Amino acid sequence: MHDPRRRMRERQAKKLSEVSKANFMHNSTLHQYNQVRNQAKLEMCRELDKMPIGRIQLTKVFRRSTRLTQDEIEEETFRRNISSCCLFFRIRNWEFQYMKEPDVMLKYSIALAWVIYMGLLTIQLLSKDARYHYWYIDGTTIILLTMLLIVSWYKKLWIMYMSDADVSSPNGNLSGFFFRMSDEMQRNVVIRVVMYFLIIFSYCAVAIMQVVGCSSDEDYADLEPSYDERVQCFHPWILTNCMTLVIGMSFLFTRIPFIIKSCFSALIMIGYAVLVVSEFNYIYANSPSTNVNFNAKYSHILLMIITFGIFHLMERQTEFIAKVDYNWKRQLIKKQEDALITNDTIKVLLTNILPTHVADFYLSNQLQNELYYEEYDNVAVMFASIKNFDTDKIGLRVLNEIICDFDDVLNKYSQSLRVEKIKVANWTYMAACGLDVSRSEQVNAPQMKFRNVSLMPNGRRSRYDGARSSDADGVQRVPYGNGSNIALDLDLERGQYEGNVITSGPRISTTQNGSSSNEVVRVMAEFALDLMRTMRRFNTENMQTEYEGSTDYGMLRIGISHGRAMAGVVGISKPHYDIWGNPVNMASRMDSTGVPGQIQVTENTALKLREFNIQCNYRGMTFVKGRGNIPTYIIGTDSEYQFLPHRPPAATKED
Ligand SMILES: Nc1ncnc2c1ncn2[C@@H]1O[C@H](COP(=O)(O)OP(=O)(O)OP(=O)(O)O)[C@@H](O)[C@H]1O
Repeated sequence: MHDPRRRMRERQAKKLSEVSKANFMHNSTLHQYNQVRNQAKLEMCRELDKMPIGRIQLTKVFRRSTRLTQDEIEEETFRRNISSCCLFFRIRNWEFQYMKEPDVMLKYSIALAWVIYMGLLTIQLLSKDARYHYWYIDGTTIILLTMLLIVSWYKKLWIMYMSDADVSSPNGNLSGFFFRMSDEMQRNVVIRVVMYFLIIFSYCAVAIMQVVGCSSDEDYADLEPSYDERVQCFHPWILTNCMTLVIGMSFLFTRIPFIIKSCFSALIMIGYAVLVVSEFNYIYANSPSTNVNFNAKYSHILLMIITFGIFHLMERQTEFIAKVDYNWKRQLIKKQEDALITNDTIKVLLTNILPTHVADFYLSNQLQNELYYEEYDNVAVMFASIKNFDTDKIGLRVLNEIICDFDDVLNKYSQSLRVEKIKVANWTYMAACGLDVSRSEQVNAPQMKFRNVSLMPNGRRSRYDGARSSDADGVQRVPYGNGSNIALDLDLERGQYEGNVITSGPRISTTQNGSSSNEVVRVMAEFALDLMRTMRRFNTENMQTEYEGSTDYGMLRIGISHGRAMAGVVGISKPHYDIWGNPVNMASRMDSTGVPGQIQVTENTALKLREFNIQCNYRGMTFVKGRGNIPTYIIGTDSEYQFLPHRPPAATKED
């Protein structure tokens, strides 16, 4: 219970968790996220304030400040973008783009137009002088409006009741035609404007039909009939009410240019006023009015003017809000594009620093206040040192060229079993194979997202209980040791090597099946041979064959080992993905004690390579610091740096 080792682990885990709180990614992404969120909130408030029907700010009324606030400056800037009379965007292209925006409210406008038309008709039919002889005009208008109503609603109704997940538009000819028409109606401003004129003209026609055939003042000049006799033909207030409805209707359609609506309704109003004062002056002047001192004909005109004024003002507001909205949308799209570019740049940068799966993990924002690390049952690690090259003598340019060539080779190993470059330290190139989280998913547990990635709050990991654990979230993890303490993990690993021989065989992988798990060793060896060929080519091309009498000049000395390892990103700044564990130490030792132009491997690794029919020749007992004398092997290659086949067991090792 009071195990000092355990207490030490807990202390170290706590320390590590505190460090992980300051994790570089976590801090910066959260900070960025909060900034974006606050900015969005601020902009929302600003836009609301700018709106003509925005929240009322009493403080603004009483404030006597001569200096403009930031909001006011922005509002001014926006107003400067829009003409004050016609509410057009000053930038013509913006106006065209705005007009091209689909009118999603069109079907509602047409439905309302249909209802209002029915209202108009009812008013006419209920009047005592109903005129049925123009029924064909009414009938045509009803048919036209009903057709428009059906077409405009067709798309919405089809999507709501007929479509299924796979089909996005109807297959039938007629149905497809209606669907396309419905869509086109919403999108095409020309169709919308034509339709608008058609509807308003039919309205005007239906309203004006009431006076067609009625005698004007001129006709009655000699007869001088009474008001009641004249009213037999049409009732002035019914016509005025119909005309106010027509004016209301002409402002109803949202995505028709504001100026068209205003001018058209003004024309209707003027035309009607002319009719009132010139054609049927007597009837209008003598029509009933609530104000006896006010000429009744002006009451008719006034009602028209008031109706026009109210609708015009309302429409200005609506248009202004729609334009603010559109302007905001444009800005948002631009910001989104900028954000996408920034994101892509970050992604490119990050994938250059970290392995793709780790970069994806960071970018997916799954990491919150956690230390990122992975544990693998079987990773092959390679250290490749360029012999006798020295930056002082050769220069950094040569090193850069060689490393670029190596990186090119790396691209060939980016398929199913990736080889991951870990780092370049001095003249040593370090790489690993098997650091592939998705691969483990495929092999064992497709339902697990990052099965080998251990993430627990504050960087702590589950303790090893000798069996797979399944968390409450359903994500199984393969715990091993106390992950918060890397040093302790390494201690556990060291137990695998006791003196010269392997005392405990390689742990049976709990995550990958045997042969596919060992593939990492073969791929790593193939990669190592590829590097050797590349290095030889480089030396030949650059005639770097000898330097100060050394024969191994520019040769690669490679060490490979494999086994359980941990990988992760630690530290607050300058993130670096690194791996730790026994195979890393051993691969480094195999390199440092190796032979130029050869690949030295541990016994364990040699056994695995032989399973793939790759020759591994016993080199002898090699002294490895911290391990003592251990048996090491050299991979058998021909002069072209190709693998030699495995020889019969008797010939491979002399006991
Ligand atoms: N992540 C790593 N990146 C680079 N080299 C590593 C890494 N992990 C271990 N090594 C190298 O592996 C070798 C063996 O490591 P180990 O911890 O066994 O030895 P050490 O006693 O600290 O070594 P040394 O005395 O050489 O510093 C060391 O030379 C070390 O630099």
